[in-house]
Formats: sequence, C-alpha cells, structure tokens
Amino acid sequence: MTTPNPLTLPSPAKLNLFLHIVGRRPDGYHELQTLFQFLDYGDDLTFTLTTAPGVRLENPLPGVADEDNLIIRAARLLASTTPRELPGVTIRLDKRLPMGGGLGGGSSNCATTLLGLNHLWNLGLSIDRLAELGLSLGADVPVFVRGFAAWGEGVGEKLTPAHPPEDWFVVLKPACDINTGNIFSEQGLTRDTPRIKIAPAFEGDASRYRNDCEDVVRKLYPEVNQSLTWLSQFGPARLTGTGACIFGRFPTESAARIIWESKPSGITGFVAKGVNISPLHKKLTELR
Ligand SMILES: C[C@](O)(CO)[C@H](O)COP(=O)(O)OP(=O)(O)OC[C@H]1O[C@@H](n2ccc(N)nc2=O)[C@H](O)[C@@H]1O
Ligand SMILES: Nc1ncnc2c1ncn2[C@@H]1O[C@H](COP(=O)(O)OP(=O)(O)OP(=O)(O)O)[C@@H](O)[C@H]1O
Repeated sequence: MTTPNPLTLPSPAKLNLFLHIVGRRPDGYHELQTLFQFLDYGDDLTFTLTTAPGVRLENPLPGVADEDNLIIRAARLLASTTPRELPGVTIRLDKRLPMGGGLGGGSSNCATTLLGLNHLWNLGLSIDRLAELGLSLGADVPVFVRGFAAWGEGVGEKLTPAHPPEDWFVVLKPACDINTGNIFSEQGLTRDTPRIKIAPAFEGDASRYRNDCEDVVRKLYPEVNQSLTWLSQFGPARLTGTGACIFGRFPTESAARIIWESKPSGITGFVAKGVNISPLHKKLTELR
C-alpha cells in the first residue's frame, strides 16, 4: 500500500496493570517490575511531508515549549542519525490523553514520531535502535516503540511479551496533575518490594499485585484517594504509573459503561479496551 500524505497514526495510552519498585540505581532512577498493556484509546499524530525542510509542530501544546515537546525532540534526534538531507515535515497533534496522567501520553507521542518518521523518511532503523533512541528521551518510550504488552523491568526498558486478558477499563482522571519526578523523589515511597518471578506468558489477573506509588499519591492528592475509594466499590482499582489516572477492569464494555455512567460529577476520563498489540503497530503493518 502506498503511504498517504498526510499520514495519521495513533498514539495510544498505556496502563501499568501493577507497578512494583524493587530498588534504586546509583543514578537515582528507580528499578521497577511492572506489567504494561495498551489501550485502544489515545492521541493522533498527523504527519505531512513538505518540500520546505525542517520539523514543525502545527499546534503547540499549552505549557510545553516546542523544543521540549517530545514530538519535536524525537524528530530531531531521528534526523541526527543520518547525514542525508530529509524532506521537511509538519506534525499535528490531536491530544486526548491527559498530561501528567500516568497514561504515558508524551512517551507515546515520542514513539509514534520515531516510528512514523522512520517509515516516512525511509531511514530503515531497526526497532532495537528506535527503542534505544527512545529510552534516551524517557523511560516509558521503549514499550511504545516495541508495541507489545509486556513485563517491564529495569526502568521499564527490559521488556518480555505478556498476554494479560484484553478486558475493558474505566479510566478516571481526578482533578489534579502529578509530576512523575516528584513522586519518585518522595521520602515515604516504598522502594524495597521483593522481586517477583515474572511469568512470560502471563494470562492471569494482575490486580493481585499493587502499585507501590499508591500510598504516597493517596496521601498527597485527596482527589486520587477519593476516586480510588469510589472505584474500588466495584472491584480492584489501581493507579497507573505515578498517577493521577486510576482504572478499574471489567469483562465487558457494557459492564464498564454502567460504572462510567454512575461516576461522581466533576471527574473526567474514558472507557477503553485493553489491547496487547499497540494500535500504532497495527496501523503500520497495514501500510507495509
Ligand atoms: C512511572 C512510569 O510511568 C511507569 O511506567 C515510568 O517509569 C515513568 O516514565 P517517564 O514518564 O518516561 O519518566 P522519565 O521522563 O524518564 O522520568 C521522569 C523523572 O522520574 C524519575 N524516575 C523515572 C523513572 C524511574 N524508573 N525512576 C525514576 O526515578 C526521574 O527523576 C526522572 O527524572
Ligand atoms: N507531546 C507531549 N505530550 C504530552 N506531554 C509532553 C509532550 N512533550 C513533552 N511533554 C511533557 O511531559 C510531561 C509528562 O506528560 P505525559 O502525558 O507523558 O505524562 P504521564 O502520562 O504522567 O507520563 P508517564 O506515565 O510516562 O509518567 C508533560 O507534563 C509535559 O511537560
């Protein structure tokens, strides 16, 4: 199939179905054990190749300077890997994922840019190389580059494919933004959860494991505490990443929608399906 110009690619959310902090590296980064799954919900990025050189963002993100935007940083990093003169590109971001929500929106935008421009610029970089470039921009980027649900170890870059059930989720965004770095620097954070043995073909219920950031986040953010208490009435509810979003798992879309409709007023969020192959990779496969 010929690649359309403009080309729109999905930039999905991830959930951390559980998140254990098992240690701390000498550079201060935390060693994790986590289970990543994608959602069939997220942002869209539209790439338009142009004859004028350079990388431009059509719609800047409020509060994020273009040179800090992970889309621009990913595009520039990719361009620096080749001496070739590349076509210019204009990128439009249709943002749906809340920022600072623990859904990995910025990291996902970064990965969609790396994979999208590798394709459009015909760079031929391997997934391993793209994951390595991505890791230099953020700990959550490699899982979005690789595109399969996975056990994550290290800082989340050592990935082993996993197959959690593709259930439905109610994702709630309490009315607060949480900075990942701030949570990881909290004194009271649990950092010594014993390592568990990862089961490569995991197909079970991850809710028997916890999110180690939850106690600290509940204490610092009463909005998250209240939302978790509310959603827990219907089954296990968890924080994703360092929050602020929380999620509950349901076997069917209709079961999830019933709970969604009854949520307290003032809380935003969405209902989405968990998927073990990233919608980005599905779309790129169609283009090959
Ligand atoms: C919490 C997770 O979302 C779980 O998937 C990720 O580990 C966070 O990944 P991310 O948002 O890509 O995080 P980064 O942008 O790499 O890191 C933000 C800051 O959080 C802290 N940080 C992050 C990841 C990690 N494993 N240990 C840390 O201590 C570092 O101070 C870092 O400067
Ligand atoms: N394209 C982008 N989209 C969103 N945030 C971006 C982007 N580029 C840079 N950022 C910065 O990254 C920060 C974290 O945004 P993001 O949406 O990835 O949070 P998050 O979901 O909590 O991430 P994670 O789960 O990886 O910790 C934002 O507050 C913003 O300053």
